[in-house]
Amino acid sequence: MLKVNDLSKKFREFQVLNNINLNADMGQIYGLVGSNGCGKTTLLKHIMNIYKQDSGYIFFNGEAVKDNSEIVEDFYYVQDNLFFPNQYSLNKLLEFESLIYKNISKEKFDRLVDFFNLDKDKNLNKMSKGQKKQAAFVMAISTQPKVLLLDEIVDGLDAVVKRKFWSVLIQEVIDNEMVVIISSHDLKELDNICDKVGIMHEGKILKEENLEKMKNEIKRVQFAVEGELGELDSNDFKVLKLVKIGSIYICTLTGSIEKFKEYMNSKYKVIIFDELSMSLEDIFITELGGVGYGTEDLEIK
Ligand SMILES: Nc1ncnc2c1ncn2[C@@H]1O[C@H](COP(=O)(O)OP(=O)(O)OP(=O)(O)O)[C@@H](O)[C@H]1O
Repeated sequence: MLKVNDLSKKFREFQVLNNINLNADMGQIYGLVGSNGCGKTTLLKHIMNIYKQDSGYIFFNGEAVKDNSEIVEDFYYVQDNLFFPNQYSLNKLLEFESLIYKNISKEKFDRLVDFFNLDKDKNLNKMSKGQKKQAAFVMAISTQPKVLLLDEIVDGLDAVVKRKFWSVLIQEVIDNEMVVIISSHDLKELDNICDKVGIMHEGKILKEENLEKMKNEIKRVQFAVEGELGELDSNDFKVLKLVKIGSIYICTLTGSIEKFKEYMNSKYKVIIFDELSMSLEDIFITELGGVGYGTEDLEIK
């Protein structure tokens, strides 16, 4: 298990990470999502021991990374801004990484190079952005890490390649029980692939939860009633957001939908009442709206 405990970091006077707690299990794909500049990349770099925290701990299977930096030899980090040494091809990179990663699989490397249709002799710096991402991903998977950190990995990839990425990743997680943390703004992609999600804002994790559980906690209904709608107030539910589009209200709430429906029926003549499904994107906007981020522009008055 990968555990981040009360991790804090300042860059000069700027508090970039503020008491971060993160828990990702083996065999789990964890989506790290958040507003621009909230500290996702900085957090990943702390997990890799590239940055030193001011306070707090990172544990892998109970052992503190700070006390034994060899632990990160089993971690692999694919950066958002990929940089390869001059004149390096995938083959040359494999040679280099073989010196560092003792579990590297040449057989897996060859299989994935074929699967992604990559030229392993081509200069990596002359590859397209999407090809570089694929090359970096192939390398990462071939090293068979215990912790795999992917920063904006599907950014710039076409839909077919994205599907290929996910199928390889899921198979690897099943076969090798590793921890995967994916930082991304592509919430639609993460919605399909993640078991657990951490939502970050301004250096803090606002919420961390199993994605299915998160979806069960925040609900959305659309309804229409005869006459004017008054205050929606009850101990059985809490309205997080209420938006009116024409005569239809869209209500985001926590608590019991059944009780909400009962409440509405007791107070109003309800014409329409439907439960809507919540996507990760809906949850993200609701959570960040709760801390006042960008709500002004998103409200439909
Ligand atoms: N080495 C550094 N020195 C000073 N400030 C930094 C440094 N690295 C990052 N920052 C600042 O820390 C904050 C978090 O940056 P980070 O790259 O971790 O955010 P992010 O969540 O990955 O952002 P995005 O989603 O936009 O890529 C930003 O305000 C950034 O300017």
